Amino acid sequence: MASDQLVGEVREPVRARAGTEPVATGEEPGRDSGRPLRGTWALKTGLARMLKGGVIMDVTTPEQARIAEEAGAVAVMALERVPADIRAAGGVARMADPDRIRAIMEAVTIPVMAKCRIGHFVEAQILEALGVDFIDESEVLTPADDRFHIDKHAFTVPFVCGARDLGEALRRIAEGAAMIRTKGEPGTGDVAEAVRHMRRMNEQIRQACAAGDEELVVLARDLGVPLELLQEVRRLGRLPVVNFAAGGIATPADAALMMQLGADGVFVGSGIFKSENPAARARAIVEAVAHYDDPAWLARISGGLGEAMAGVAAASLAADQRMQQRSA
Ligand SMILES: O=C(CO)[C@H](O)[C@H](O)COP(=O)(O)O
Repeated sequence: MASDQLVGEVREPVRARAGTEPVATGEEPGRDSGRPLRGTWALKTGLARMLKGGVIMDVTTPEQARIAEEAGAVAVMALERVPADIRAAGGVARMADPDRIRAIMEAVTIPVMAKCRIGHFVEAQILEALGVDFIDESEVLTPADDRFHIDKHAFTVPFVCGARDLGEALRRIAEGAAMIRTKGEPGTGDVAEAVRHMRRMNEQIRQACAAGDEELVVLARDLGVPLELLQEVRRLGRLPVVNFAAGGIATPADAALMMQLGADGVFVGSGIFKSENPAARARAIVEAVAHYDDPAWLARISGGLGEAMAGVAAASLAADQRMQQRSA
């Protein structure tokens, strides 16, 4: 596929080639051979687009995964501990035990995502071998490499990555991320950082849209991103892949806030399974994302959910406790 060819609503980035071409099967796959295409940029970004308008829930057990599916989650994220518990436990946070991930995959019919450490391409290889539907190269786990993110083009499975601003988002997309999530501050139950990141992203996208050709060259240099991707943002008026909100979403109102700020959907981890009534809260958050611009609906579904997670103000965290700063 030519690098400038349109794939749905987005162009394929120049580097989205090696490893994302159709899997070699001895004959050329595709329409003529009748064999399915796998691992193309179109499929990776298309799967992410299918999740738009939905809620992706962190789960640590098959039971939690079933609660998430019954509540209407569009996907689950399998991990060892939700971010609030990762904070509390301290130590090194790694990819979940493959047996735990397999058990979660067997428990539900919706897509299953799983996290690997930033730069830990072997954890990613293992997750791909397990057959997960998406890999999250996540700052919630302890980074394995302080310089390099994973070359995500080298994988058939699609990746989601966190970003605090347009520069981070486009660098991750250049590396092959098919989906972005604003980072927020995971495990706090405080939505303020998720808001900050979404607003910053929106502001920088508006700046790119208003820029002339020469200005865009300078903006690409300042953000440290490929000019071609920034041109794509200007053409589309948005990121070239879906952008969910994450990190600190704890109530239906938080979820609706992020949707009104322009998120394509939300990730919720600690906010559900560290609350008093996870099943009810999970259902309400799904409802809130579906009806994010209907205050009367939000008022109706926000009551009687029991205690929200206790949480901690993100602004009170010391720099070394801020997961969002673990990569750029
Ligand atoms: O990396 C993530 C999404 O993939 C986190 O699991 C997500 O940000 C959850 O954070 P929180 O526990 O604050 O909801």
